[in-house]
Amino acid sequence: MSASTDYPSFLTPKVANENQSHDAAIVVFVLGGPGSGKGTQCQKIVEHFGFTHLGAGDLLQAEIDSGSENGAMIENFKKEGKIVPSEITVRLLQQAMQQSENKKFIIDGFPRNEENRAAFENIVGIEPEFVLFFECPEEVLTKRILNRNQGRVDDNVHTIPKRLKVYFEQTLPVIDHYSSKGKVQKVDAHRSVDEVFEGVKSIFCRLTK
Ligand SMILES: Nc1ncnc2c1ncn2[C@@H]1O[C@H](COP(=O)(O)OP(=O)(O)O)[C@@H](O)[C@H]1O
Ligand SMILES: Nc1ccn([C@@H]2O[C@H](COP(=O)(O)OP(=O)(O)O)[C@@H](O)[C@H]2O)c(=O)n1
Repeated sequence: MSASTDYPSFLTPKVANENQSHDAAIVVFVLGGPGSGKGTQCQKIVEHFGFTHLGAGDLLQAEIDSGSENGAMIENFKKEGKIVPSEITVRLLQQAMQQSENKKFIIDGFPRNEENRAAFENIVGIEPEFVLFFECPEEVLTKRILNRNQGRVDDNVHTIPKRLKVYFEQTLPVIDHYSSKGKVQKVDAHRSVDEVFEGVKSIFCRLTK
């Protein structure tokens, strides 16, 4: 696809390297603690702004559910709140991007550590247009996760502290990295779903219209 009129001028697609198969794709990363509302807000972004939502955790869960050879290993990482080796997650994201006819992606729950970030850069070769960051107090995250009621193997008092530790120690540095590049758009996620979306909407209207 050519870098033509499909995109607003500030979103001029980058051609990062010759392996890049999505040279016209637009990527927005969505980060925030577990339970900060990433998935909830991504659904709304899809409805309002025509992005395709790729949840890294959802893609990993689909691998577990499909009975793939990596499924049991991925499930163990999830149960312990650990981050799955990046090559697996990035390949799943890359496949989903290649299979999509859309070229606008919100990628949720990724990159969760520096290894994730480097693997995406090396394998997919796309820099995000910006990073949407949902900021939310730790005690609110815990309450929301315990109320989520989706039967997840990791939404329990054993795993939640481990996930939070990983978030503070490994994900916040990734957010700092993008912050230093002026790419982070922060939203106060400790408000109602609609109030949070008002904040999200103004960012997407400003940066993707
Ligand atoms: N702004 C909000 N206020 C209260 N509860 C919320 C809000 N956003 C999401 N939730 C609820 O909190 C839980 C976690 O939200 P979710 O979108 O799954 O978070 P994440 O994808 O970041 O883990 C869900 O049960 C969801 O319905
Ligand atoms: N980039 C990612 C995203 C999720 N995961 C795994 O999937 C789990 C759930 O992630 P998720 O994004 O679905 O959910 P939240 O923890 O954000 O609520 C994480 O705790 C990790 O075990 C991962 O290993 N790498």
